Amino acid sequence: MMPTDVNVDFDLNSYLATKGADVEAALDQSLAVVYPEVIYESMRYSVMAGGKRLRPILCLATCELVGGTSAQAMPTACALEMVHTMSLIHDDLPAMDNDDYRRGQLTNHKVYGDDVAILAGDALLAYAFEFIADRTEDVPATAVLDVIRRLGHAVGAAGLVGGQIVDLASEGKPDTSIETLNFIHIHKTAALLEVSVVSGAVLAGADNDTIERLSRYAQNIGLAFQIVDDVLDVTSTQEELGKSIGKDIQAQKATYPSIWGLDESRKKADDLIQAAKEELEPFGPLKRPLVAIADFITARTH
Ligand code: DMA
Ligand SMILES: C=C(C)CCOP(=O)(O)OP(=O)(O)O
Ligand SMILES: [Mg+2]
Ligand SMILES: [Mg+2]
Repeated sequence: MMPTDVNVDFDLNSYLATKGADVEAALDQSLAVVYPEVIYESMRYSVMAGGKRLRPILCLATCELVGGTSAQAMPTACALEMVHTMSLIHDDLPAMDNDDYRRGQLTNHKVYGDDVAILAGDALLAYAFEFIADRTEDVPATAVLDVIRRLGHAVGAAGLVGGQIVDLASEGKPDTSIETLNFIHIHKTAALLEVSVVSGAVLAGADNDTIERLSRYAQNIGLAFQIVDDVLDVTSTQEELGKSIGKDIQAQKATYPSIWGLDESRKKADDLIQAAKEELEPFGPLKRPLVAIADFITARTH
């Protein structure tokens, strides 16, 4: 077991604020508005809408943990946020979850229309890969290629898209099994969080054992993240979350809270966070952001 006081003097809020500001500035720089303006405006509308920037920050933190620099990981960090934003724009479309609010503002299709929102997602997805290949510096080409391969795997049918497909198929089926529910969470949510962590390590030249350890850390926080997301869908407010709540019950979706209740779901999430932190045991003081982010997953209210 890891001593619980390892992080007492680590201030996660100021870490998230500092790293988040770096990511914010890099994202702002990454997307200029040129002809045909509407597509760039629509892409910028959702990318620059705030958000916790958790995936990019995880990538930067892991790169530094393994001996790399923030600069080596920044293009990939931005690409991860572009992919995440694409998934939110598409997830919110009328043909998917049909949501009107995201990150405290109207969803992309509510402002630009379904047609432009679909294309903004497509454009962000494509640009993410271009951005990694074009902007990454001081990293061997083999490592950059490995990151591109891993991101493609995490976001396609073997990852996020596969999870979304099974998620959609489980609507109106409150008797969905826990195995299916785990499949959904691991694919639609944990896969992108996992590649966020692992890509930082790959860019810094980590060995296979380190990559596998960090991958287990990330899968555990990823599953916990989605359990907490489903708990918050029941317990939080639209104001706090920045998106509509009560959607899972409305869509008659099986969730951890619907199967196990709120308390047991929170306990499962806590157990996963504990397991995640145990994977970090061999690392030195640079692991502190990852420890604190793991704790933040279950403590978060938005
Ligand atoms: C969103 O899952 C998943 C992806 C891949 C965007 P969700 O619909 O459960 O999340 P939210 O409640 O944020 O819409
Ligand atoms: C994968 C899911 C459940 C979508 C929400 O992700 P976040 O809660 O990280 O959303 P932002 O902070 O990036 O808006
Ligand atoms: Mg959804
Ligand atoms: Mg949704």
